[in-house]
Amino acid sequence: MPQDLDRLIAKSVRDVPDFPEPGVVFKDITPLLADSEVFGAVVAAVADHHRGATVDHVVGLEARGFIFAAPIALALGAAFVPVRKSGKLPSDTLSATYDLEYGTATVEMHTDAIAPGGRVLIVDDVLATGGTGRAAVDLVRRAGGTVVGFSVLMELAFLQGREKLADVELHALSVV
Ligand SMILES: O=P(O)(O)OC[C@H]1O[C@H](OP(=O)(O)OP(=O)(O)O)[C@H](O)[C@@H]1O
Ligand SMILES: Nc1ncnc2[nH]cnc12
Repeated sequence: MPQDLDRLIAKSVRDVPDFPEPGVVFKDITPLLADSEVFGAVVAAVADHHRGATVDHVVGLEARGFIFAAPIALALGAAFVPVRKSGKLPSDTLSATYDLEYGTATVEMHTDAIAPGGRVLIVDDVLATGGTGRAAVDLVRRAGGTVVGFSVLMELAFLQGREKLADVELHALSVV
């Protein structure tokens, strides 16, 4: 079944060359989101992978990570926590600045978002250079949480993001 899902994901994610800048091949997930069977299978596969572990919080990374993280949180009976681009969260925040495949960004999380010792699964759509993921892991740890896993729909292996996350259990449904 995982191999079938890998094939379905490959078929339903569209490559868009030179977006958002020349030289980047952008992985467009919108066709996958439009197919409720594949979208549902992705959510179920990530939730099933982590069902044995106690997950208290599922952290989603703005914006595309939210789309997957929220239903996965519901499926696991866990609290959904948003990590947002800077200036969007209204209360006290922790922040981290990082590089990604096409630029730099700052992300934030509410300081009180994670219960003390809370067990956290981080979810995003694409792992590219690993900058976003590294920032999210560091935010969760600074907030007092334990990262029990990091799940992505798709890992772009040639960008070696996995190397930045060597201290985390990384789970990719599809590797290209
Ligand atoms: O591994 P990295 O090199 O850090 O890249 C991966 C990140 O890049 C994309 O987000 P983006 O910042 O483009 O934001 P979006 O989800 O709002 O489109 C993607 O959704 C990941 O979060
Ligand atoms: N090539 C890519 N496609 C989609 N999202 C990305 N985030 C970083 N690099 C990306």
